[in-house]
Amino acid sequence: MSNYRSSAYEPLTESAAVALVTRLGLFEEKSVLSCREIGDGNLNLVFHIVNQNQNGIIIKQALPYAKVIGESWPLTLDRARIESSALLKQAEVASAYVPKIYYTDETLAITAMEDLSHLQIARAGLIEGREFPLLGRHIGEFLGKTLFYNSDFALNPQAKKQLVKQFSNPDLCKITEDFVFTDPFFDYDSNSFEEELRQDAENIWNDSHLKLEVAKLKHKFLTEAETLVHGDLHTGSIFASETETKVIDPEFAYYGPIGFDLGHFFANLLMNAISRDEANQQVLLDHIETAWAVFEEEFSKAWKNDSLEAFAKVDGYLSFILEKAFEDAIGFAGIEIIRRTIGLAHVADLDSIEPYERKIEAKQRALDLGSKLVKNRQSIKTTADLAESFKQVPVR
Ligand SMILES: Nc1ncnc2c1ncn2[C@@H]1O[C@H](COP(=O)(O)OP(=O)(O)O)[C@@H](O)[C@H]1O
Ligand SMILES: CSC[C@H]1O[C@H](OP(=O)(O)O)[C@H](O)[C@@H]1O
Repeated sequence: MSNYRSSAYEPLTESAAVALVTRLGLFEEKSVLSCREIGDGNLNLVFHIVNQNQNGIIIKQALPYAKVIGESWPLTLDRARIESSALLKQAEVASAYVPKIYYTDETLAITAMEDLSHLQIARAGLIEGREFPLLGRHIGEFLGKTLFYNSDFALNPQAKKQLVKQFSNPDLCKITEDFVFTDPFFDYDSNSFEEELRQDAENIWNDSHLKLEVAKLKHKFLTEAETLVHGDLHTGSIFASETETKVIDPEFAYYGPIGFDLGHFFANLLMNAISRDEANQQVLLDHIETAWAVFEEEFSKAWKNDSLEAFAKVDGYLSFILEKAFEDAIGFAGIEIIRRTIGLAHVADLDSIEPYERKIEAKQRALDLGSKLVKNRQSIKTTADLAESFKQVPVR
């Protein structure tokens, strides 16, 4: 991997992306290259460049604004540095679960990385009814390792604080603070939902118990620099197949609560489960159960073998950390479900439900589930409790 500084930023075109990979020698000489911009996310350009044998490379480039909104919403290019640095940090302890990085350029806000086109974005596959049998296991291992080894339990305090500085990500955190933790809980213009959900949205805006609990969880997001989190671990940020899982797009990475990524992963599986017939939901609940069990196992193994913390062997300390992470994860999951239902950025799992009446019922169920998880998180102690809470939220 090289890190080359060019003189000035400019957005790439498809032909400029081909010229760049040629100049960098990322393909063999005389390769015949073609390129397509395939970005379907909210923020960035993604170029897929292939040679005559269909071997590919991905060039991801940040724009100086949010792609989904346009130039009226300026956004820092520094997110490209955060994303490539996070992928490299994650690769130090969990290389099987992230794309390889070939090249970065901070000025051009570019990362060249492994082409994962042989895999499918997990959200798209789950909507088609695919099961991805190893998804929960792989995400549990990825999180157990990355969240432990970038925390104070594994790092000396100076090294950890250097990383907190390196991953200071105020602009992307502000997006989460606004569009995940704040706007959906108030009658703000940024929200977006079907008129049939207005009464449900108003119930949320008027629910002072819910809002107090959301405020506490937002405070955790703002203040608890426990470990390097991915920051946006939804199923659209995961490539998967029957045998492989790769986590992409950590541009929201920062030092935050251990339970944050777990909560987002749980939430996105639960929203997919809501979109399915009851008979096909269990596989999603099983992924949640496995992800937590493997996370707990990996985190505990690393704690026993590699903790630098003087108190690590004190009875009850590891359990305290794991219980806190689980409770936080349930709360963050509830918030993610609510914001994906009435906030700015939705998920296809719910939006693509047909017919329309079923979609509205599913979204009402999502809002009920989200509120319940936020408010009852202290009494949801296990993934079995979580599955039970899911099943007990009726379709209205
Ligand atoms: N390494 C990769 N290999 C193949 N396709 C990729 C890769 N990274 C991104 N993509 C494609 O580009 C899309 C958007 O990428 P993503 O990183 O999620 O962008 P954004 O930051 O804009 O959300 C993905 O949904 C996927 O289709
Ligand atoms: C306009 S930002 C909204 C939303 O988009 C991000 O997702 P992604 O980059 O994966 O498309 C993130 O979830 C933000 O909250």
